[in-house]
Amino acid sequence: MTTPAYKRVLLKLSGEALMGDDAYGINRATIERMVADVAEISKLGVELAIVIGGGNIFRGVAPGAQGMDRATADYMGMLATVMNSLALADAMRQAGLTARVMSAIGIEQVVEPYVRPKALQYLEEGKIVVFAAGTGNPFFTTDTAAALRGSEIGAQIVLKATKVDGVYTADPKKDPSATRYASISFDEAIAKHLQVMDATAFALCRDQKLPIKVFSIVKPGALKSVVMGDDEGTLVHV
Ligand SMILES: Nc1ncnc2c1ncn2[C@@H]1O[C@H](COP(=O)(O)OP(=O)(O)OP(=O)(O)O)[C@@H](O)[C@H]1O
Ligand SMILES: O=c1ccn([C@@H]2O[C@H](COP(=O)(O)O)[C@@H](O)[C@H]2O)c(=O)[nH]1
Repeated sequence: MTTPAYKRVLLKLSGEALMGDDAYGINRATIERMVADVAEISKLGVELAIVIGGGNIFRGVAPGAQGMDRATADYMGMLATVMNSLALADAMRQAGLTARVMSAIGIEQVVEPYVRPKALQYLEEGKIVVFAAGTGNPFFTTDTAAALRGSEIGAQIVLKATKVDGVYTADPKKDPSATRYASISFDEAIAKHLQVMDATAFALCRDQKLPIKVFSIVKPGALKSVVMGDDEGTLVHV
């Protein structure tokens, strides 16, 4: 019997990865695969909170938002994360998991509002909490929401599950000669302007001494390996 390395984690799931091979939206097989990974670690007894991005639907800084008022576009982006959160929670329900969605912006007819003590209660009860609508503020991202909520719930680590398998010297999708770090400090990641996460998220985690693990959501078994403390992805540390 193996023991997970963490009791409570904040998992940041890539919204963009939800598209799978589609051009837009939520790919059914992809979301089911993600949920199967989540179920595996939930069954290990790890308390799990999730933030999911919105890049598969809308980003305030995307070309499609050009010409729009930035704050308005960002609110649209936050609503996109609500849709992804609802889809994720529903897929988890179908897989036999109990999830609760909590929104940072008030849409009570759709999802319950984010209330920190309630979120902590759900986690203690073994429910999976999905934090929707990012931080609730424009000019931020869901990476920063993951850093913020991770800090608030006392997570031991933020797990950033994305389309690449770690932090590289440059964007590996644009520079094939880029090499992967096994680990890197927050200060170095910020100083080198590594774009895998935004600097606000890095700075908040650094100040809160909350490590981040960046790893591939596409690689089978990677999430479990990370939770078991195996050498997987890139650790970003103080
Ligand atoms: N130095 C780097 N190392 C690794 N990836 C990088 C780097 N610089 C840029 N990237 C890019 O950052 C992307 C991950 O961040 P991004 O926030 O865009 O996506 P995400 O979090 O997976 O999606 P979403 O915002 O929809 O949740 C990777 O797919 C990669 O192409
Ligand atoms: O706190 C937040 C979180 C998100 N947004 C907006 O939503 C989109 C989608 O989030 P991603 O992290 O890019 O997946 C983001 O581009 C912002 O437009 C926000 O304003 N505030």
